[in-house]
Amino acid sequence: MSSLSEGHTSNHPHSGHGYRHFAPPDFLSLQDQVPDSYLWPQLDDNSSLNFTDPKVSVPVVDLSDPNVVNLVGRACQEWGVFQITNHGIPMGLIKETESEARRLFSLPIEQKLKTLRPPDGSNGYGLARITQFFDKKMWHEGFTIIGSPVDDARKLWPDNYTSFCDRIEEYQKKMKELTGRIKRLILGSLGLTTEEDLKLAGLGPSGEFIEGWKSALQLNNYPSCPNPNRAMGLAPHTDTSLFTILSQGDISGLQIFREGLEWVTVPPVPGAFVVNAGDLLQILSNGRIRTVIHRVLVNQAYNRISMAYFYTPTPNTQIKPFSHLVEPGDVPRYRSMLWEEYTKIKAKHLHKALSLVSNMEQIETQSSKPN
Ligand SMILES: O=C(O)CCC(=O)C(=O)O
Ligand SMILES: [Fe+2]
Repeated sequence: MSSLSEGHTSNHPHSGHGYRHFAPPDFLSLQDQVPDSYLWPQLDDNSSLNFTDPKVSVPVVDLSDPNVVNLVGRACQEWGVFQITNHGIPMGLIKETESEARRLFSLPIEQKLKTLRPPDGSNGYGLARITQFFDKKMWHEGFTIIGSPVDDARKLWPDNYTSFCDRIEEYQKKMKELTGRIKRLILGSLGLTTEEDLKLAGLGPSGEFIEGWKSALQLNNYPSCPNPNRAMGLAPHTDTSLFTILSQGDISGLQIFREGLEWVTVPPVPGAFVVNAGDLLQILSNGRIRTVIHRVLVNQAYNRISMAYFYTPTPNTQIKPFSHLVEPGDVPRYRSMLWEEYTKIKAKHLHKALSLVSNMEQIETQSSKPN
């Protein structure tokens, strides 16, 4: 074990299982000195990019606006990311779910490690999945919930797991409803109406959900950091999902990469969610909507919590661009494949995944990744 930087490796139930290096460290023990393995090249000073000019800031869409379909359509095609207000999810539920997440991450490391996500597993406590692609480590710990939170919650709080589970389950239910609503708005903005296209996006002929699509709720914790100019909360990546609905609370940190502007901060708007397009939306929309490169910065004063809800098909779903968006006689920009195939390519090639499934000669996604 090399010094402080190697995460927490002793006295925990998985220390004999050979995947202890997948465990986040005890950040409390790193507060005095940030280990070199967490020091990235100096991050640029982005203060000038905290725009308030609506022409150069991430759009905020009021879901009660009568013109909402057009607003969502424009936001998707111009930015691939927008914030939503008047979405109907009670502020109380968002705050309570966030405080359950905070309670989880405040547990002693030994307790959190009882739910450590195995390398081939999907649920539980652990590092960001993109960790392996970067030389430096991230100032972040996560907790992934797919389906019921009960098994892991029991390990964390054997006598008192219901308040966590109740809140998470209610939040998942509301996120699922909101997902349906946003999906119908995006498809509407693309002019999709045929049964085949709706089905590709997981909707039945009258816009109802087709069972089988999956969701994952990812709780993220970014402890306050003594060296925020050199530490990275979450390295640049795109989400693999159709889209992601993110609650970022009151503390800024999320930035998106925009050609010509570089890194743009997504300013927290109280009670709003950030919706960002993922790789699948780029594929299905035949490149009309582009997946969004984003990263998270940390700060010295606050511990930041975010909650990301990802929405994806099941592994054996066939995916390909909507026929409506491929001009007659044109080759679709992306080839047809099983969702499972795409997720495997992404897990292996990260930033290059979209260009690897492209039918076009040109590189479809950033070949040189920004930092
Ligand atoms: O914490 C955030 O603001 C973003 C989190 C994120 O990008 C993710 O979980 O994929
Ligand atoms: Fe993300």
